[in-house]
Amino acid sequence: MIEIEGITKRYGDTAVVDDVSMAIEPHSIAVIVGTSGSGKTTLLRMINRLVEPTSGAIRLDGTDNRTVPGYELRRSIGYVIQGHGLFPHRTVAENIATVPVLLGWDAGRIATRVEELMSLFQLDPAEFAHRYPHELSGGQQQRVGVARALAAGPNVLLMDEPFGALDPIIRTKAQEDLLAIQKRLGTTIVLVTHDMEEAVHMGDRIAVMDAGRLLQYDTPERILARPASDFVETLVGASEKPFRLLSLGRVGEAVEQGVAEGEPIPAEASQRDALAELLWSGRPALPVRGADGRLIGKVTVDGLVRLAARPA
Ligand SMILES: Nc1ncnc2c1ncn2[C@@H]1O[C@H](COP(=O)(O)OP(=O)(O)OP(=O)(O)O)[C@@H](O)[C@H]1O
Repeated sequence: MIEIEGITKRYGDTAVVDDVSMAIEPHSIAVIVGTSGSGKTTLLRMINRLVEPTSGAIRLDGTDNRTVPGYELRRSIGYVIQGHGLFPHRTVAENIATVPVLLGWDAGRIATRVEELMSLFQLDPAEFAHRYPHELSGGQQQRVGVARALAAGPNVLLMDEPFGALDPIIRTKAQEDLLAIQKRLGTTIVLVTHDMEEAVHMGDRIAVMDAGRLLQYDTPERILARPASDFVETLVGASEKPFRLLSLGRVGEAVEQGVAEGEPIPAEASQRDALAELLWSGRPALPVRGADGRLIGKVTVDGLVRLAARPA
């Protein structure tokens, strides 16, 4: 559990983070969004004390983060930045081993952990362990950056625009991989992004910031359906709202009884993908296929349009 209580950071007369309070549940993902300069990075960096707050407190599982020396705190919290920040003169294996080495793990334990993480991130140790960062693609470098941050098994992972440098296809894959790994390891993640699509997709909760203040902190569904202000509404993209709502739901939750013609869509596909397919193919309904491969009903344009409508 991360409890942020009345945290403020001033530079001169300006409060760049202004009295922000929020709690992040264990094993969940909180995403911080907001316009450029709204204080997202500063807020994130006060959690691992790369930035010292002017006032307020942050507790990690009940412990005030000021009671632990900064360097120790940063070894216990994973941190990933845009462009990964890998050490260019260290191999992939050495990069991943950074924190375990600092913690004084023995060589055997480090080697086992590095191999385990490389496999988890789909980097064959035989092929990649001895390469240098410049011998990797951007997507591979990004995976090494996340693997390095997770090396000592931190409970908390801070991520600042972690996918910002990736092309859209690799970015989607990196998001899916991170979600799967987060589920498996149970890591609590705080992620800063400019991308509302990413926030809705990744976040259990979304924090919307403007000019240092936290305007709304809520589930993606509630941020979309009940924005707390005109600013939040603009930021979440008023014209995109219905599509973003649909992207949160699975086809399986929109199945109606009956049959339809054509190629079935899987129940685990997003409702947004189903609507896109319906509109593109010009059909009013598609058959839906369950996880076991059997047809379980149909999904219709009318049904999806009702789900995308503003809640009463
Ligand atoms: N060390 C510093 N000294 C003075 N002002 C600073 C310092 N660090 C950040 N700021 C200012 O604090 C404000 C918030 O910066 P921050 O990097 O937290 O914003 P952000 O929301 O992460 O922005 P972006 O999305 O552009 O990365 C900005 O106006 C920035 O210029």
